Amino acid sequence: MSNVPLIVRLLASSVSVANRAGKIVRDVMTKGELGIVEKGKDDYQTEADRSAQKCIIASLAAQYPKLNIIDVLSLQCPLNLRGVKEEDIVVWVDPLDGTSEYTQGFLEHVTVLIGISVNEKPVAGVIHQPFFKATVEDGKLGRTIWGLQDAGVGGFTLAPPPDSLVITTTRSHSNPVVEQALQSMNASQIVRVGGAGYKVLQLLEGKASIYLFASPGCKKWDTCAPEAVLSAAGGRLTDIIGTFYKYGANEPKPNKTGVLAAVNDQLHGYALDRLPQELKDTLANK
Ligand SMILES: Nc1ncnc2c1ncn2[C@@H]1O[C@H](COP(=O)(O)O)[C@@H](O)[C@H]1OP(=O)(O)O
Ligand SMILES: [Mg+2]
Repeated sequence: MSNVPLIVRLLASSVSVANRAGKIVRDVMTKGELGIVEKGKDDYQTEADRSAQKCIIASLAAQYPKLNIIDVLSLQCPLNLRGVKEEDIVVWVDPLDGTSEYTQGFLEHVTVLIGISVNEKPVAGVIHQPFFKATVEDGKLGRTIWGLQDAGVGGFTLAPPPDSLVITTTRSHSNPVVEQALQSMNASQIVRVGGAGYKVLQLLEGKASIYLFASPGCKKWDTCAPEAVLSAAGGRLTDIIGTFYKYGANEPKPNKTGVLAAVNDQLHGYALDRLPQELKDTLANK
């Protein structure tokens, strides 16, 4: 065990604890007492957020459980990450991404996000969907997707992007600038779903090729795990100016300059070129 690099052990623990947090998220929904608290405008927190959060934090701070570790341990850890020490790692946790959708019953949009960053870059991540249904017959709920830099992704089947330009964006946090940015893309379809995790899943599963949100509102914990998984699959997540967010412990939490993600660098470049400069300036100067 001890010769397995820390990053891989931590990713394995995250897979396991994300599964447990997902069960908590489902159980709160079954009980029906969501305990909704409004933190700010359009910004809610439920009992599920709080309990899942406690579970993840307590567990990551404790011993690593053995069962799920075995699943991911065969991964080849990239050379540059083999010697990483605990104090070099920042873990960004979103116990429940897509809280608006959770309260409104769009349960498949809900994810549990654990992102692992080293030297300010997301290098590994877990996206767990507590309410994912594989098939109608199969009663099992939930699935866990993971990614590790230079090693790949797992827990789902990666699919090529759609033939025409499909953009995914917010369902519950739009505004005129967000819409103006979408208009500039000349997309054939716009898919409005909740959560940064679920939107990146749209990209990974071939349902959309670009994720665009030209607004502040997302935080580092919304994008760290999705960025890690997307980049392990060959994609790219930046702000709308094309700059990577930094995930060091002292970085500001808000992603002030929005989100632009794509399944590959070419599509990311396309979107970056099409976005009007004045719009980029608007966000950058806020
Ligand atoms: N205006 C906002 N206020 C609070 N959270 C926001 C806002 N915009 C985005 N977010 C967070 O970013 C995620 C992605 O945004 P969206 O679903 O609108 O595309 C949301 O799930 C939400 O995280 P959370 O649900 O964890 O509070
Ligand atoms: Mg979130």
